[in-house]
Amino acid sequence: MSAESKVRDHRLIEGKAVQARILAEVAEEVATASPPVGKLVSVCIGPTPEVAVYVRNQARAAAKVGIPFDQQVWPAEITQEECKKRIQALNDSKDVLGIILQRPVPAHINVRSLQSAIHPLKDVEGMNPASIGNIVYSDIALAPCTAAASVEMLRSTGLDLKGLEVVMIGHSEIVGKPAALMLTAEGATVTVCHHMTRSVAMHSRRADAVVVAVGKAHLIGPDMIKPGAAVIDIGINQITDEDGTVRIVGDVDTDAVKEVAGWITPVPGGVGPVTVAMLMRNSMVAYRRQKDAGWIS
Ligand SMILES: Nc1nc(=O)c2c([nH]1)NC[C@@H]1CN(c3ccc(C(=O)N[C@@H](CCC(=O)O)C(=O)O)cc3)C=[N+]21
Repeated sequence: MSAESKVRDHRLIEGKAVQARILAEVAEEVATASPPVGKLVSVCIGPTPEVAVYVRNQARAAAKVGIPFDQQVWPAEITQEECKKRIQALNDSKDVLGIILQRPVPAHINVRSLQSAIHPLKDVEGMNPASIGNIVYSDIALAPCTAAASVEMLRSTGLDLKGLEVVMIGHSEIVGKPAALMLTAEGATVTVCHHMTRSVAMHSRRADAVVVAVGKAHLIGPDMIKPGAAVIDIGINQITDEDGTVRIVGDVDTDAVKEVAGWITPVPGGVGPVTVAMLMRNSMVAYRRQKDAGWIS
């Protein structure tokens, strides 16, 4: 490797560094928490290869900050009723700090109903309609982790979010919509583009920052980005190269866009690790709220 290629590229926003900073803050709070924090329960329903990486990284981060982590896999044939019963038991348990219901779930399970069953004080992902509704009131302390991570990445550029022209591409309930509302709460001027937008490029070319969460490899090319803009790539796509190697890439053609953008988040190593850190931060927000509500003392 040449000396030159080892030089850090300042256009890349490294998720690991942002993650480390957040985990250090959380670890300090966990260490001094009295009473000690309960366990974070991850629930997968059936085999979910899509979330294996995520859950593994959650377990690692929890171990780093000192939050006990309980990785549960419920059977694929479990009924909606049984899921509700189990969530209820977790809500009621004093030992449980928070609950994460990993998506996707099997087709016969009503995921929205289960998300509503998670008590808002234990909803560390912020996906209960009551929790996500708070974001409309600019109460963004406990927001869906990926949306929160994208805002944190944008903030780490040092750009002033007030008045920033942001184009959000993608309007999913777990990322695009909450991220757009959070950025609005921060004072950004937000345009939301989606699959029915006539010309995404017309919007994205004017933006100071482009946030992408669509799930299409190489959707965003250099012709869609204003020189110097920040590009936050939330996509996770598995692609197979011509030589047969399987790789994970985002929604942005990173190598090409890097030449135009002022800042860009790589995939992997960008928003992903920060998403995991946000889950830990959210867990401590839930802990404080549970304490304030007199649930733990
Ligand atoms: N209820 C729910 N909430 C979610 O937020 C959610 C979900 N379900 N289901 C699955 C997707 C996917 N997702 C990831 C988050 C971080 C990494 C992550 O840490 N990525 C590293 C991994 C690198 C690697 O080890 O390969 C990176 O990008 O660098 C991956 C995937 C959250 N999701």
